[in-house]
Amino acid sequence: MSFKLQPAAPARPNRCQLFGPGSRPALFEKMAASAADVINLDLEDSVAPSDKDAARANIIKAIGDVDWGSKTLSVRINGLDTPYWYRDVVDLLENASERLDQIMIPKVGCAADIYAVDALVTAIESAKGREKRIDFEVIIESAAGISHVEEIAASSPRLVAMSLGAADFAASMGMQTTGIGGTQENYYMQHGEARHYSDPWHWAQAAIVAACRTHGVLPVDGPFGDFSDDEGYRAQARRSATLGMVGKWAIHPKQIALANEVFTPSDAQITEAREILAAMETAKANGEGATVYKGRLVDIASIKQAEVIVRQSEMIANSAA
Ligand SMILES: CC(=O)SCCNC(=O)CCNC(=O)[C@H](O)C(C)(C)COP(=O)(O)OP(=O)(O)OC[C@H]1O[C@@H](n2cnc3c(N)ncnc32)[C@H](O)[C@@H]1OP(=O)(O)O
Ligand SMILES: O=CC(=O)O
Ligand SMILES: [Mg+2]
Repeated sequence: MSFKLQPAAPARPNRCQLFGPGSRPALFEKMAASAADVINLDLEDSVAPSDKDAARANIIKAIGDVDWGSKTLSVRINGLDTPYWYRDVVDLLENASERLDQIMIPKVGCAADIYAVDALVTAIESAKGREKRIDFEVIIESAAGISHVEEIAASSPRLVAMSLGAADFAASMGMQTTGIGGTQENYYMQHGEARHYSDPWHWAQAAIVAACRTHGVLPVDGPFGDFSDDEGYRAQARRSATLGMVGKWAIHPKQIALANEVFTPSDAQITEAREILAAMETAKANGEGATVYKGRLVDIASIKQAEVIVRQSEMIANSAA
């Protein structure tokens, strides 16, 4: 470990972020009653330009009226390249109840984007005497965003989570696909007669995880557009979890259970992690730094790996209690 210690990311469940358009208020109670950990009410790309004002009003009313339980409640504002974003921030911060936890800033391209929103939010919080500090989450979904991902992760103490937005990311990168996440038909290696599919999102996810883990931010996988493809969603989510992401978006209620399943450590994973910790306790008592568990090496680094899983499972269990 560097002399500069790695900060812990917020200890809160973030397995599934459920999205719903602000222009469909009939969905809000259903979203609140769902098993998602985070609710994202959307003012951005699921809302037509003609509906922006109505969507804002719907969301502000629902933040106060709906019982959101213990969920993290977030609103996705419009991008800083639009004429809508400042009004989103002003209206939300001036009028929404203190139940609002977070705003999501899409299409972030550099740390200065966060600085601009932070300045506006800070001024309104102070002017209105808001007691709860609003947190930020961002979407990395452009060439600029991924190029500046580390400075973005370090940009503000308000920043708690960062998602990969596969749809806009693909568009910004000029990727030849209309798919939102998942396997891409033309992204493969040919070996003899066999095709081996590869993961075009992997490098961006890995960059996001590294930036987030350096700065104590939660890395999250974004949307998977084909909500009829459960196995495709599972496979994408499993890859994300293996890389270090803590959760994934749901753009349809069908996807909530899938995300919760993948991002909750399984009983088998927890048992194995605890057995490794026990094996290392025995090793330590014998004056050894390394030992054998089920025919494989475990050493002091294995303790930290096992603790990731145990901590995650305990945090989820405690938040459900
Ligand atoms: C690339 C990006 O930016 S992704 C993020 C932005 N996108 C979004 O927010 C889109 C969110 N999702 C949606 O708007 C919708 O789910 C759609 C348009 C994909 C599908 O909507 P529908 O055609 O109504 O879906 P469907 O008929 O399958 O819904 C089944 C049930 O789930 C409900 N439902 C649908 N979407 C949601 C949701 N997001 N949250 C909660 N409940 C929902 C429906 O009301 C319906 O309930 P019912 O059984 O009580 O009647
Ligand atoms: O906003 C999300 C995306 O995939 O684009
Ligand atoms: Mg997007």
